[in-house]
Amino acid sequence: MNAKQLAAAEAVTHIEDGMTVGLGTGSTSFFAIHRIAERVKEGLRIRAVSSSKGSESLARELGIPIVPFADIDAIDATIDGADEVDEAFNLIKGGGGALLREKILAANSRRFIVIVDESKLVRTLGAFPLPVEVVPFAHELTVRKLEALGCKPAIRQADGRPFISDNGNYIVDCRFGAIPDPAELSVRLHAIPGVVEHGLFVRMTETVVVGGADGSTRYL
Ligand SMILES: O=C(CO)[C@H](O)[C@H](O)COP(=O)(O)O
Repeated sequence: MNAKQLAAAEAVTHIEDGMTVGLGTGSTSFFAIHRIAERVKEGLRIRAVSSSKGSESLARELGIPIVPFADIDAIDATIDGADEVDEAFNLIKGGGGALLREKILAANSRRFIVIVDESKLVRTLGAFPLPVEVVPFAHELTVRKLEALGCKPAIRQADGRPFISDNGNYIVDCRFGAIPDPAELSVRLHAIPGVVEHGLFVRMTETVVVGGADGSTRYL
């Protein structure tokens, strides 16, 4: 197993019968979804909600029961990857463009289990460009406001056109450099009309599972 698979497999040991489980998005979550599906085949009884159309269709293909959000009160545990994790467990997420749905799931989960390989661990967030989801309407003005916060913004592209999120929005990748105070930047980003959500997950998790290249698994 590679490092991402190891972290995913360890996180899935926390899933128990009767739970409502949140499914993350990305290559590490891919392994978690596969492992959950194996356990469902072995008899685990859960229901799941998904943070992206991609993860939802993968889960359905693999036989994980997906339920509408109207059918759940809360999520027992969400397992998801991250692009960066700092020493205070703050995260940058959104490399896969699913940050809004991922944050909704995380905020409504009793437990938010983050799964990463060693490469995602940083002292201070910000080497990874911060994804910010913005509405397409007047996005040029929104991007200028982002730039005024001190970053170099770039509208994410896919096949020569703006990447469109599952919510019909654009993703602006913002190069801030070091982000010493994620909570403060979070407030400033939310104050910009046109910004739907951003990829800073500030103090949203207490559980980070790290897979190592040497075959080890550890909790931060
Ligand atoms: O936030 C995400 C998707 O929006 C992912 O969790 C993040 O980009 C990490 O991805 P990967 O597991 O492929 O390294």
